[in-house]
Amino acid sequence: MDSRYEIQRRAGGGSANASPALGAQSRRRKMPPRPADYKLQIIIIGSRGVGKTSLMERFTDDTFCEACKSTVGVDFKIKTVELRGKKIRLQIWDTAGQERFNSITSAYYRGAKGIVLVYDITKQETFDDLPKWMRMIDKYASEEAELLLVGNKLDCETDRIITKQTAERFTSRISGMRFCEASAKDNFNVEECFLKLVDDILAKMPLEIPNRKLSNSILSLQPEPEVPPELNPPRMHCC
Ligand SMILES: Nc1nc2c(ncn2[C@@H]2O[C@H](COP(=O)(O)OP(=O)(O)OP(=O)(O)O)[C@@H](O)[C@H]2O)c(=O)[nH]1
Repeated sequence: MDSRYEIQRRAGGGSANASPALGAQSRRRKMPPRPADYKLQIIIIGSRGVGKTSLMERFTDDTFCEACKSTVGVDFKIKTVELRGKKIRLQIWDTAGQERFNSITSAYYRGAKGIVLVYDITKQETFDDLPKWMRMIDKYASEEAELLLVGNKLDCETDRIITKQTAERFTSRISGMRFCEASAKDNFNVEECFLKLVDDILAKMPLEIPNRKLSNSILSLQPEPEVPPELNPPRMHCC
């Protein structure tokens, strides 16, 4: 027998003489990855240019683009995280900030378990737009969705217009909304903000869900069908 053939067979682990360690290694390699315990959808909204895409890319790929193109419609990325001993597959939807895309982006609110509302701490108009985004949430999102307000571009502290206190006052008028400041550019507080939101979502979920029931929260990659606006009670309290 050709001796090269003999060596190849052994290296493949098929021979009875193959080392047990090698056999175990190849068995390990064939093990499929543990499936996610939860699959959650998170949507990022906010005015044009506040850094929605940049926050998503920093969180999912740890990258930053100085001159990104404005988002057209919606885009998404996947990231798997481990929290509370569970494996969670996040589908993160990045939406266009331009108003002309609202009819497209609004269809993605319904399935979101978490909503990240972003403004730019150096641009007053992006903060003034927040009530408009809250009306979109009230109209299209699930009442159960967790809300996170993010003041982005913290690296531009010298150009800051919106103080932390102003944003905290705004947040305190919305039940259950969290607030944080971050910089997608400097990678400051981005992961922490997203993970806190996911943790809040998990905290609200039943501790053990049978696998069959989980499929209800598994997201198809298709957008949710557009649904007629529901009359959710507004989340924003009047002062
Ligand atoms: N200095 C600074 N610039 C940022 C930061 N995040 C985003 N930018 C810049 O702001 C600009 C807009 O960023 P995008 O991430 O495209 O903003 P967007 O909200 O997705 O914009 P639309 O898709 O148009 O709605 C880009 O030039 C980014 O490089 C940040 O944390 N700091």
